[in-house]
Amino acid sequence: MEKNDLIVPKDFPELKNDTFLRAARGEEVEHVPVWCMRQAGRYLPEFRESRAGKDFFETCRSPEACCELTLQVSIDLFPQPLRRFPFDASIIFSDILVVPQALGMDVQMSPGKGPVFPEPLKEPDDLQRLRPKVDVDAELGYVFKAITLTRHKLEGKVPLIGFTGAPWTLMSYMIEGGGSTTHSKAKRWLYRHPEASHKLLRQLTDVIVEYLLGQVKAGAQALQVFESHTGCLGPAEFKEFSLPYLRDIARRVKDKLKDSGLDNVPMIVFAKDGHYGLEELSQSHYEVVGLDWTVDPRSARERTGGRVSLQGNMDPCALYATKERISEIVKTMVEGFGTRGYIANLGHGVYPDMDPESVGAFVEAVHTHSRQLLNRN
Ligand SMILES: Cc1c2[nH]c(c1CCC(=O)O)Cc1[nH]c(c(CCC(=O)O)c1C)Cc1[nH]c(c(CCC(=O)O)c1C)Cc1[nH]c(c(CCC(=O)O)c1C)C2
Repeated sequence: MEKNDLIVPKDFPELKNDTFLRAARGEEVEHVPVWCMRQAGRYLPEFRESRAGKDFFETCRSPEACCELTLQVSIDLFPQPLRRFPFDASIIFSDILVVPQALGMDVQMSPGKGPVFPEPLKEPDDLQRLRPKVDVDAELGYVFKAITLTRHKLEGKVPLIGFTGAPWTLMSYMIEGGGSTTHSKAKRWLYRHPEASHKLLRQLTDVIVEYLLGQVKAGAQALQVFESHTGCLGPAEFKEFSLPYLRDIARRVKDKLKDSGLDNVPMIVFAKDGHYGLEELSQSHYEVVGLDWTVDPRSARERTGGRVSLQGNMDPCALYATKERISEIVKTMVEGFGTRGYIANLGHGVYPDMDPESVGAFVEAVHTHSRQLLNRN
């Protein structure tokens, strides 16, 4: 790709449904917008079919494949039943682990197992294996291309969200070598090698800032930062090893957008199981704080004091309930958060064994109950 492709104006189609963006900014809406993490995922038969037999990261590196996987759930470009749900936002198909790859690490997706790093970082000396300077356009230009293509193909029907993993979450994968329940190898670094840990976190932050900027230049209309591994940190470690980098990312992305004459885009921080850090997260330059299901909606509102919009947070397992029960749970959730400054979502991703019909029931219940509440006011 020509370098200039990344910065030319793109003449994107006009956005028709901006409910998600308005809710992110705390503005008035006609209904509460809804999208789901992992909404383009393995719970959909058409997704499994498109992905069948293909290498995961090869798919990520194909802008056309990413675009198709994103659109499958997002708009009625395909004949029924491929158009699934009236989501109010779309998230680009990719993965958080493309960033460690850009730093020079080998990452494979092992079917049924998840991501595997054949040579994880073991000791601080291993940091020398990472590229000291990453040319983000060269290493991750395929994601930018996918975003530009998808934004065009969405035809302005809903906004497109770009995303990244946060530094601590990526660091933990790079040291653990894959998924982990204790994250003890990565936490060992925090306690035994704090300086090397900060060095790595800073290095990741620098790449992430450029990566997010590139996504906005390519057409992303909002950004979500996934700090999926907050739950294994305590408040003190969170304040030292996660929060400063999350703040730095939002501040630098916003400053650089301004310097480049580009419009600000809403940024969402999702620190899973980070309920202990809610007050701080709501003062971290993000417009939206994403919540997992362990937080009570009313208490989240109180603790964030109207400073941010909130996103979340139905337990994904509630999708195993009947449609009627899903509707009741959604009603209670929407009443708890209120309709202003609220984006409905699950507290984590849709699981592969979930029934697409239940996801449809969730989306419908959000729209129906929020419209009723708004009409009553
Ligand atoms: C659909 C999918 C993805 N990644 C993986 C899959 C399943 C594998 C497949 O389809 O072959 C493997 C895949 N990628 C990852 C995992 C988790 C591994 C583990 O820790 O056990 C798996 C199975 C790592 C990953 N990847 C991601 C996160 C953050 C969110 C979260 O907390 O789950 C994390 C932690 C982000 C991610 N990953 C993905 C998206 C696409 C957009 C959407 O949400 O629809 C996004 C946003 C796409």
